[in-house]
Amino acid sequence: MEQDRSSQSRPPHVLVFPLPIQGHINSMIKLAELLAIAGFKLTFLNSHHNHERLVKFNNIAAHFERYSGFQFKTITDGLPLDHPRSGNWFLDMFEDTMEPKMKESLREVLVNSSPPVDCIIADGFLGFALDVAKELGIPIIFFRTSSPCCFWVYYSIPDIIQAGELPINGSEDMDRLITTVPGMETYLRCRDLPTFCRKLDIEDSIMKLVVKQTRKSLQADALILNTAEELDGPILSQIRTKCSRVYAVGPLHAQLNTRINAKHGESYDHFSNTLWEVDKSCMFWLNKQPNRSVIYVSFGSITSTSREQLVELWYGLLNSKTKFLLVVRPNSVIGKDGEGEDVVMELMEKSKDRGYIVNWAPQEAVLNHPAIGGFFTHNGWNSTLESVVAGVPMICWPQFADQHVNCRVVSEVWKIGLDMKDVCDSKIVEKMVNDVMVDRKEEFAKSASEIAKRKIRRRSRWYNGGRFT
Ligand SMILES: O=c1ccn([C@@H]2O[C@H](COP(=O)(O)OP(=O)(O)O[C@H]3O[C@H](CO)[C@@H](O)[C@H](O)[C@H]3O)[C@@H](O)[C@H]2O)c(=O)[nH]1
Ligand SMILES: C[C@H]1CC[C@@H]2C(C(=O)O)=CO[C@@H](O)[C@@H]21
Repeated sequence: MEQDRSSQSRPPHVLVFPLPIQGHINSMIKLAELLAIAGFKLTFLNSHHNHERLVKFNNIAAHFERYSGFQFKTITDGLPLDHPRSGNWFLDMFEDTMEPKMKESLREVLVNSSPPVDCIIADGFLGFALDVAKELGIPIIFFRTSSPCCFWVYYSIPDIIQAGELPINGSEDMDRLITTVPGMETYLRCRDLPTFCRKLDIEDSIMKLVVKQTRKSLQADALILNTAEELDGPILSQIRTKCSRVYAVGPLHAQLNTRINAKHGESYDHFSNTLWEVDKSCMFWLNKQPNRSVIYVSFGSITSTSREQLVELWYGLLNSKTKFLLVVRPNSVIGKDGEGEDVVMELMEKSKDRGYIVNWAPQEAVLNHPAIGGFFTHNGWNSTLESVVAGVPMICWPQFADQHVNCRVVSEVWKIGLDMKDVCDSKIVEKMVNDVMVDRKEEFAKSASEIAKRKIRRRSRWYNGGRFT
């Protein structure tokens, strides 16, 4: 059933639909705001659960009322509202019960939309949006929020298997090069593949899901990625051998900041779009620290650590003698009966004069604070880009999904960080912190600032006064 989208005098209406988790909402809401600034009418389709949290922790009404055509709509994520939604819960979304509910709700929103939606920008992980768009005759663009390098690895997995380079034999050398991902032959090792590739079972359900969604991403009218040609040009060229309509539109947070600063000046209070309560007190603590003297430690919105891992990290940080700002999300330390929370209280007490611990930080502001000299990160793509743009070198401790590949690119291709993959040992943490913050400080600061300078295009080439170009 096609709606009337014939020649119109109204601004085009775009519906932006993210996978309902923080790392995906972050960049998609920024994309939505950029489109609103450019004059599009915007509907941001959030899950009921995340929208409640977005409203609770951010003044979204005040922020978005400046765009007359911006509206939020909410739909189910397929789970009951009181579901805890912790850890990898979002993978349940692709089980038989949740996906049909989301698909039906999306169809309902689109059918009832007035004015009609002219274009859908859906999360590339929500492949079912393509089926709905085709059924209703609406153009669709997929947006993959993770890195282009990982997108390319996911895409290549069937070829890696075909060439016999997967599965990885349990006892083999993890430093063996993978030679069947074009453009990455010289640096991609077994240990840099997404963790599900370590399983002996090449029929693994997560691997199959990721490959399926990735291949489907290229069937949309276009694919957009959160990067810049200057950062990921060689990999973008590889992806374009499979689909010519691939656009690099990022780093979106930098694009948005540039436009907002041009419009409102530097003093504008940026919208954080966070699903946790931000503890801004760490900014006052940072104000008291010397330039480039603090390492910021945070592992994004999904990763959990065991009590033992957190203690190893903490000893490494403490022994390095570098001051640290550590984020420990509520309920992110795995331990029996509140053990996790107890250990955080204990570490906080013991490291009062050396470190500062918060539940959730204003990360972009932190990374741009002059006191920050390094970022100990899990290499989620948003964190990686935020660090690149801020010119902050990284210590990379990836956990899953795109993070292992991102870590390899940061350390081996861009050379702006150290790779701590597969290890969590206080001595190694101490050595790496000392390398980045003291012994090789100037070398890393120089390479990070060079890449920061070349990555942001001042003017975006992909939209122009509300019209796609
Ligand atoms: O205290 C904190 C910690 C994080 N953040 C923000 O939260 C986002 C976290 O995103 P990301 O670094 O991408 O990590 P995840 O939350 O783990 O993101 C998921 O989604 C990403 C985008 O698809 C993937 O790259 C990751 O692997 C996946 O885990 C970033 O924008 C941070 O600025 C804060 O504002 N405060
Ligand atoms: C649904 C999760 C598995 C893969 C997705 C992803 C990616 O690399 O595309 C990154 O982390 C998660 O956000 C997504």
